Amino acid sequence: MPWVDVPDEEPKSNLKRNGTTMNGDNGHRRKKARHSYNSGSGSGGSAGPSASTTIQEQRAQLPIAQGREALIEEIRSNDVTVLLGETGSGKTTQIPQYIFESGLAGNGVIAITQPRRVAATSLAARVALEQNAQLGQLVGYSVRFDEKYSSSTRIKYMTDGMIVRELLSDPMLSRYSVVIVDEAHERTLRTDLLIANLKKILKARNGPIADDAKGKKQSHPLKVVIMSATLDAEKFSRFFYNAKILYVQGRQHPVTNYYAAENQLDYVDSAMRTFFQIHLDRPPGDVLIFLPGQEDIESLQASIDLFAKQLPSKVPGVLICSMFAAQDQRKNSQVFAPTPPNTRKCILATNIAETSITIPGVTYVIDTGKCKEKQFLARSAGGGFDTLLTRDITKSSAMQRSGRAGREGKGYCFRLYTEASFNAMTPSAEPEILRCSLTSSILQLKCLNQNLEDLDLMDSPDPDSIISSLKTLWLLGAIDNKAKLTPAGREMAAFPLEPQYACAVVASKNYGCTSEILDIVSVISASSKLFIDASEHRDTATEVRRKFRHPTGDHMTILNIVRAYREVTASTVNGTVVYGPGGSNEGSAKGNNKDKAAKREWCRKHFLNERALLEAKDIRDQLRMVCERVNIDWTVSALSKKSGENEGRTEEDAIVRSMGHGLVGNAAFLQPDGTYKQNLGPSTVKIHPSSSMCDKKVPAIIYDELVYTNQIYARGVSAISKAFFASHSAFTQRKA
Ligand SMILES: Nc1ncnc2c1ncn2[C@@H]1O[C@H](COP(=O)(O)OP(=O)(O)OP(=O)(O)O)[C@@H](O)[C@H]1O
Repeated sequence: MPWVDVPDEEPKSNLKRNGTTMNGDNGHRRKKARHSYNSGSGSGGSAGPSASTTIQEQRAQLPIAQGREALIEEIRSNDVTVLLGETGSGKTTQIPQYIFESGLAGNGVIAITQPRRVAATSLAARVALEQNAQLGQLVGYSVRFDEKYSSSTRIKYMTDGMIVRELLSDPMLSRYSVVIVDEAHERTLRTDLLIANLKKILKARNGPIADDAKGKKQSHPLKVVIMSATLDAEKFSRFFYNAKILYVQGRQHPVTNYYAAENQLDYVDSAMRTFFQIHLDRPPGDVLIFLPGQEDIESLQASIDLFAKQLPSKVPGVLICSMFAAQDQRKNSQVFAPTPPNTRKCILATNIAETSITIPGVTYVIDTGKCKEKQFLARSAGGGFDTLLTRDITKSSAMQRSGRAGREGKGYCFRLYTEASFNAMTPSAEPEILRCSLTSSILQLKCLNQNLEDLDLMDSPDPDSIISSLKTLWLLGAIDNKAKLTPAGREMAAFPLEPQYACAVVASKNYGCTSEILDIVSVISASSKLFIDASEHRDTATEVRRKFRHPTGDHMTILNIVRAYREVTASTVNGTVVYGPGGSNEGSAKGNNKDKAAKREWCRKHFLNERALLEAKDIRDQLRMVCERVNIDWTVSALSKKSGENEGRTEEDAIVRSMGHGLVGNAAFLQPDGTYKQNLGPSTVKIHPSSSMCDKKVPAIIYDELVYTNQIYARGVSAISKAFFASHSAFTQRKA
């Protein structure tokens, strides 16, 4: 493939006028590199830090290290600081340590927020190492369904969602003395909500007139540091009353960008060819390939695998790893493991590997220039939906992607698009608040007595989106006719779940089936998919899993699988499994190794992803703790005698009705022509081929989600009685 090589983007210097430049280039500032792609000249390979460089020496060599004292002084004398720096300058790992080491944080905790969980956990591990501390002690992390910190934690990496959730129990974030908002330019919904709340908290904790709930000034002030790698700094600064902008100049190692001579339409094929060009012609160094989604990752993995097997034996081997949001975190973290000798690691990732992380060994990046972006299609008539669309990336993403090379030595980035396309890219993504569902955030804000529309936000959301989300919350019974939070809404907000599933848990109290609903929503909320459905064995998989199918649909089918898995032991694996509410030996420490191996084998035989089941177990444990906090008895099961309220109702009726309360806005009714039409909304939907209901015609269905391809498909489908809707309070109120 022909390539054009172009030096990496220079940082624009106009910000230096508005702020202060911390010159930290450390003598490593990149010369204008001109490498010919074919000659391979100038390639440093996977240099990496030499074995003799200690971790403290590595810290001292980072560009940011030279500006350390000046940075601390600026942060000390300003409530809010906006820090702009190139990728790899050392912002994310070093600033929290500088603040801690300078004593600036007093006795409080330093929070560093990240948009993505994999960044939060891997950064915490790295910084713990740099502090020579055990992870979870001085340095910890907190991400949804996983946390590692203790009372001695002073530096805490966390997702922006987790700190927004903490506002519910601690609206002044009083345990934190410094909040560092990293990758602020990504403008996730949670980051925007956090920033709006930080502005309020600053007034209350630091301002001349205290306006916290009790009208008293809080005891210790808050420092806020907004960090960004792009040029949005001025917008953040203006939002915080012209906060000081600091600019950290320099990156430790140079990255050379190569552009394709023509835009590559078949980006998966081009990525494969580029990978093998690197593998055959270039010195050692791992390769990170950015693709839009899981399907492309799987297809590229299959082709690289196929060709790698045909390479002559003298060519080094290829180890393929992948990283994407729907994959189990344990599998994602395998990309960080050292590459075996005489092997080149090839990491296939979505944009979850784009910001903040360092994957040791990566020298080459291949950027397809594509990503998937969530878009909320608001339906003010009721229940909009999120859909994932493949689109071109932004300039800021392209720079972040190339920044993943050159972390430990010289790096090279191959862009599968032309330089003209790069120049024409939108500078940065549209803020999520303008394009994503607001339902969960509005619910959380209601608990804080805040209305989204009254918040001082950097960008205000579309009124249609707000109306659609308020309507959903009303349907769930989380808010009343005056948009006031109901007691049930407060209970729902306590669960780290999408509001519709939190609603199903709350509703299960009245149907005596909380134990089952927790089983089901834990699987649905796991980041890994339960079913392994690679196309080559799809038919066999459907056949062996047929026994789990429940006539009411996918939710009961999930429950059957959870129960069957729970009952598998070394002695049952080849025999008949008896379904029951148990909890006896589920992949836990209690289960002995033989049982664990039996469970693994059972999952393999049934094309089930055991990781999803193990993750679901952890999630369920957390949900049980929340149930205890809000006084919901999670031991109540539709099969046990305890469920007195459920008399006369079958198990599946109780369970599907509980789910129905959560998914009341996601319902469709059968039409005379055999299609389903949304109950609240104009669309005709089809049942997804992966659903156990796909060949059935029932009067009414509920579904977990709609996916939009060439037509609208409902996924995660159960049959429900139409009478359920006639008796549901939302519809009886409407009639009244
Ligand atoms: N897990 C790790 N293993 C090895 N080196 C690491 C690791 N994490 C960070 N580093 C080193 O520290 C450097 C700075 O990383 P840091 O994440 O602080 O940079 P940054 O300025 O925040 O850039 P970005 O926004 O791109 O993450 C990296 O370039 C790398 O050399």
